Amino acid sequence: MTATDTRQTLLILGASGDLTARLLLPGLGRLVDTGGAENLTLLGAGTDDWDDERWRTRVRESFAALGASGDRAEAVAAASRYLRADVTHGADLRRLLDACQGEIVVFFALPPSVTAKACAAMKDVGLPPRTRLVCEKPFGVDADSAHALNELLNQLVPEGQIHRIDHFLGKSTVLNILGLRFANRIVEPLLSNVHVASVDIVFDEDLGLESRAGYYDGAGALMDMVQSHLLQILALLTMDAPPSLAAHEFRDRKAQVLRATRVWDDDPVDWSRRARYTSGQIGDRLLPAYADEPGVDPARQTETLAEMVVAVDTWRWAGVPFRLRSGKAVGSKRKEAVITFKEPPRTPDGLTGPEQPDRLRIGFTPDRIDLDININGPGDPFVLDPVTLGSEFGPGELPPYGEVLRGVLDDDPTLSVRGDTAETCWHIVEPVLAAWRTGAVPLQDYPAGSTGPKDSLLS
Ligand SMILES: NC(=O)C1=CN([C@@H]2O[C@H](COP(=O)(O)OP(=O)(O)OC[C@H]3O[C@@H](n4cnc5c(N)ncnc54)[C@H](OP(=O)(O)O)[C@@H]3O)[C@@H](O)[C@H]2O)C=CC1
Ligand SMILES: O=C1O[C@H](COP(=O)(O)O)[C@@H](O)[C@H](O)[C@H]1O
Repeated sequence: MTATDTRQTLLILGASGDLTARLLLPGLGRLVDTGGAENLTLLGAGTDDWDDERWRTRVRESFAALGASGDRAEAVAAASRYLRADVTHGADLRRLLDACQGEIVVFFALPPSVTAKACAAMKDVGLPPRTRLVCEKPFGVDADSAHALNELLNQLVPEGQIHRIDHFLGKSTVLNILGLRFANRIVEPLLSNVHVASVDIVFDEDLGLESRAGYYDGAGALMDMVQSHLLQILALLTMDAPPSLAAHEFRDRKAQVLRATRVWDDDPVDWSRRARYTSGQIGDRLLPAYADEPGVDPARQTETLAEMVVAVDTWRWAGVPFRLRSGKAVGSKRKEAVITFKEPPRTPDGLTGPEQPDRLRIGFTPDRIDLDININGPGDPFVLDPVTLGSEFGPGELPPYGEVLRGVLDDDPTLSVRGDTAETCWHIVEPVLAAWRTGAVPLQDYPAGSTGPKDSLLS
C-alpha cells in the first residue's frame, strides 16, 4: 500500500518548533507537491496559543521555502488545523487522536524528554490500529533511556510501525553510497583492510548554535551528530551488500557492522577529542563564544566539536581506523567521507612522483564524488601526477525530510533506524561520554571561523 491509497492524518506534536518549520514542513511540502502524499490531512499540535490561521500561515511559508506552492500543497495547507494541547496529558492526546481521520501518523517533533512523557501518556489513552509513531533523534539520551523508550514504544505499537528518524538516511548523497558500492565492480572490491588505510567521516558546519540552546546545550556534538548521523554513514560505508533493499535486509546489514564497531583500542581517552568554540568571525557573521550564547550554561562544558576514532571489528575492516568528526562554527565547511587507500605494493623503479595517497571522496554538501589518483601526468611520462576524476551527484528529487517522510507515509521502515540499532549506537559512544565526564579528555577551545582545535585526531 502507498500513501496515495488511503486517507492518513499526519499529526505533528511540537507544531511551533524549529524542526517543524525549517525541515519537516518544507520536506512534506515537496513530497505533497510531487504527488507523494495524496489523501493527507495535516494536524499541528502544541502548547502555544495559535489558531488555525496562524498555523496555516506557518505551513504555507514552510512549504514555500522549498518551492512547494502548487495546488496540492495549497490544498493540504488550507485544510490543515492547529489544536492547542499539552501532549504529556492523556485527555489532550485523546482529543488530538479523535480529530484525526483515517490512519494516524504521529510525529514527535518534541524535545526528547517530552517525547518520552507523551509516549507514557499514550499508554493509558490507547492508539487505533495501524497508528505509526515517528521519533526524532537523539533517540533517548543514553543506552538505558533508549532501551526504556523502546520498551515503551513496543507496548504502544509493533516495531514495524515505529519510525526512528535519521534524516541523513534521506540525503540523496548518503543513499548514493549504495549505488557507488553495489552497482558496479570498480569500487566495492577495493573496500577492505587489504586496500584501505583509513576512513574519515567529517561533518563540519559553519553554523553556530542558531538559538537552539534549549536542546543543544544538553546534547553537544557527539550526541547531536556522531551518535546518530555519522554512525549511519559509517554503516552504509562498511556493511556487506544486502541481497535487496527490503527493510529487513538493509537494516540487518547495518546492524551487523554497528554491533562490531567500538572505540579504537578500547581507549576513549586517547581516541576522542572535544572542543568548544570561542568568539570569532565566519564570513561577515560575528559569532559570540558558545559559552556566552543565551541559554547556555558554560558549567555544563558542552562540546560544539567532537572527534572519535572507531574500529569496525570484522574480517573485512579489522585494523582500519574510522575517524569521525563533527563541529559547529568551523570556518572550513567540510562535509564528506574520505577513503584513503594504502600505497601500491610496489611502484616500478623509474616512476617518481607525488607522496599523496589515492583517495575516494564522497561529498555530502556539495553532493559529489571525487577520486584523487596518482597516474602519469602531462610532461615527463615517468613523473607521476595526482589527478582528480570527479562528478557531481544531481540533487535528489526530494529533500532529506521529504525522503524519510515518504517512507513513513508509505509504511516502509527501510530508512528508519531499528530499535536495536538505536541502542547499539549509544553503546558505541558511551565509553567516550563516560571518559569526558571524568575530565580525562580536556575541553579544548577553537575560535569560531577557524579550522577547529589544534590537537585534532584528524591532523
Ligand atoms: N531543529 C533541528 O534542526 C533539528 C531537530 N531535531 C530534533 O527534533 C526535536 C525537536 O527539536 P526542535 O524543533 O529544534 O525543538 P524546539 O524547542 O524548537 O521545538 C519543540 C516544540 O515542542 C513543543 N512542546 C514542548 N513541550 C510540549 C508539550 N508538553 N506539549 C506540546 N508541545 C510541546 C514546543 O512548544 P512550546 O515551546 O510552546 O512549549 C515546541 O513547539 C528534537 O528531538 C531535536 O533533536 C532533529 C534534527 C534537526
Ligand atoms: O540533526 C542535525 O542535523 C543538522 C545538519 O543537517 P543538515 O541536513 O541541515 O545539513 C545539524 O545542523 C543539527 O545540529 C543536527 O541536530
